Amino acid sequence: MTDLLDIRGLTLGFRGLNGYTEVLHGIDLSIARGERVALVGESGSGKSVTARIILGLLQETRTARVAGRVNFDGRDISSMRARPRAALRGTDMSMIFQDPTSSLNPTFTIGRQFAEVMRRREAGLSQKACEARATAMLEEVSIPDPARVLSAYPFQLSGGMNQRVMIAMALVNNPKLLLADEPGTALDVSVQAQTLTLMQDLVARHNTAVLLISHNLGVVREFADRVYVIYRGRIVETGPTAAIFDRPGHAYTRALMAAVPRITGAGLPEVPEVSDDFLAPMVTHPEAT
Ligand SMILES: Nc1ncnc2c1ncn2[C@@H]1O[C@H](COP(=O)(O)OP(=O)(O)OP(=O)(O)O)[C@@H](O)[C@H]1O
Repeated sequence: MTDLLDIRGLTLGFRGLNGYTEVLHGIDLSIARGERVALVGESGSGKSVTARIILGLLQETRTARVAGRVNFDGRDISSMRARPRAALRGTDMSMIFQDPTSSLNPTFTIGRQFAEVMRRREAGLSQKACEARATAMLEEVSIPDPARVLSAYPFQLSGGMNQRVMIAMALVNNPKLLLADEPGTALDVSVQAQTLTLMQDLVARHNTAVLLISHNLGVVREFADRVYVIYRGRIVETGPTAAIFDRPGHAYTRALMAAVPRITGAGLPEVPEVSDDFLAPMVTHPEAT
């Protein structure tokens, strides 16, 4: 079966006052159906822009140059027109952000926001059907009183609760692919851990493929089947999670691992000292059989 997502030669550059700056230099990345893949690298390496291109939020403009091919669910979405491309967002692919407040609308109740998301998939869905499905989904993310939450505004809920709501909303249309950009890191460490456990349960139950974007190697090891390590807009190493962690082959991966603070040390920078070795050719580990 073909991969759910298949990216070939993805290049991104920005034209600015100081000329053209390329930030992605030909990325290849694929995700099978139901597979959990992590894209890991330090700040500024190109993780978020890759996710934005997959979602169709970053496209060719006067200042941005995007080249390469993005295939999703058997279709070349890089050449798709804006409207059908936008229709994929929130339906077949959805996103969980670092901070729930950036994706929930403060002026609408949670119930109304659920209905809007569900009607992207099925325009004529009745109020009653929306409520029933939203309630079931909130129960799945262990929200004890779904009726109260549906009638609440985001500011009336705790950060952790909003995070659960955001996950429920991202999965309510049963997307084939979930993009998760450092989920929960804007909140405290315990919420972050809960978020990952919750996400792990849900995607396993619904067979949702995930691209997890993170600079936290502990999280990646816990969550992903396969890993891509990105450094300055290039994939430097890829392979099954166990192989990457047991036998890191690229100097940058090794440095990234060495930079992880021992024991807990959360919050410390995980940025390795720069070395010329980081420009060494990509290392590919064979797939586990
Ligand atoms: N609109 C833009 N114009 C110019 N440069 C941009 C733009 N958006 C992103 N970049 C550059 O692209 C590079 C990759 O950025 P990106 O946000 O993808 O990094 P990241 O790996 O997600 O980092 P972080 O972990 O901090 O989110 C950075 O050097 C950034 O400055």
